[in-house]
Amino acid sequence: MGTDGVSALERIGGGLVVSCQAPEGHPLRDAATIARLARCAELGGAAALRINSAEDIRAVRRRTALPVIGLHKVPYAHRHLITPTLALAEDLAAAGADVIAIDLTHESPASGALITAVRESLSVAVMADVSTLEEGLAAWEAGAEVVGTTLSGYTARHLPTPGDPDIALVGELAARGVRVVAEGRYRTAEQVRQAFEAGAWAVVVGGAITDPVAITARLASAAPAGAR
Ligand SMILES: CC(=O)N[C@H](C=O)[C@@H](O)[C@H](O)[C@H](O)COP(=O)(O)O
Repeated sequence: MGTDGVSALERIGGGLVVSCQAPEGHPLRDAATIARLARCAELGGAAALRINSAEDIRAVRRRTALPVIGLHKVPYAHRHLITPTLALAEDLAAAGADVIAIDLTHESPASGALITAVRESLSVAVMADVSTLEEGLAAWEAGAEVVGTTLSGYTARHLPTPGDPDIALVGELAARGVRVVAEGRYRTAEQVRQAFEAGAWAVVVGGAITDPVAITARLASAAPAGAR
């Protein structure tokens, strides 16, 4: 297990969390490479890391001292479900996750019972990944320590995924007293600032920092010849 879940939360609040992930087939898909990305994030001032899979968490733990929000992605239709079972959460906790992210959208089999089981049997904090205000409020009432806007724009009901982050949802959750993590499609310092102004407790940035393929494609699309 990681360091104590509550003190990990204290270290995350008000900070930038860097999501270091690379899917199968990506040139950076390798646990040692993910750990290097995590170390870069630590040197750059990240407050915490968001890491997919027990294997990557172990590699990251060997290289950094930052709190880890762990998750395990399971393929589902057009996207992934995030840590939908207690068994997956147990593996993440054993690998050293301080906080475990769980998919609490209407598409997930997980419910408030999984939040309770993870908090009580694994002694780690829960980050509920949601896509709407209703889902966020339900997860907060069920005991999640933090609620992330992670899945806004990714459920079947809300496709196609917009280009910009859902800062409005951050504001709506914060206005209801929810400890909200802004996550999903943050690309600029201005957007990070706006999320904190809207009431975010922390902001997660992934691909804009850790995916050179996506970064290249975005900049190449501004060249006259476009991406080759
Ligand atoms: C939808 C989904 O499965 N999101 C995943 C959640 O862990 C990751 O693939 C994202 O990279 C992460 O949320 C950070 O978002 P962005 O890379 O846009 O900054």
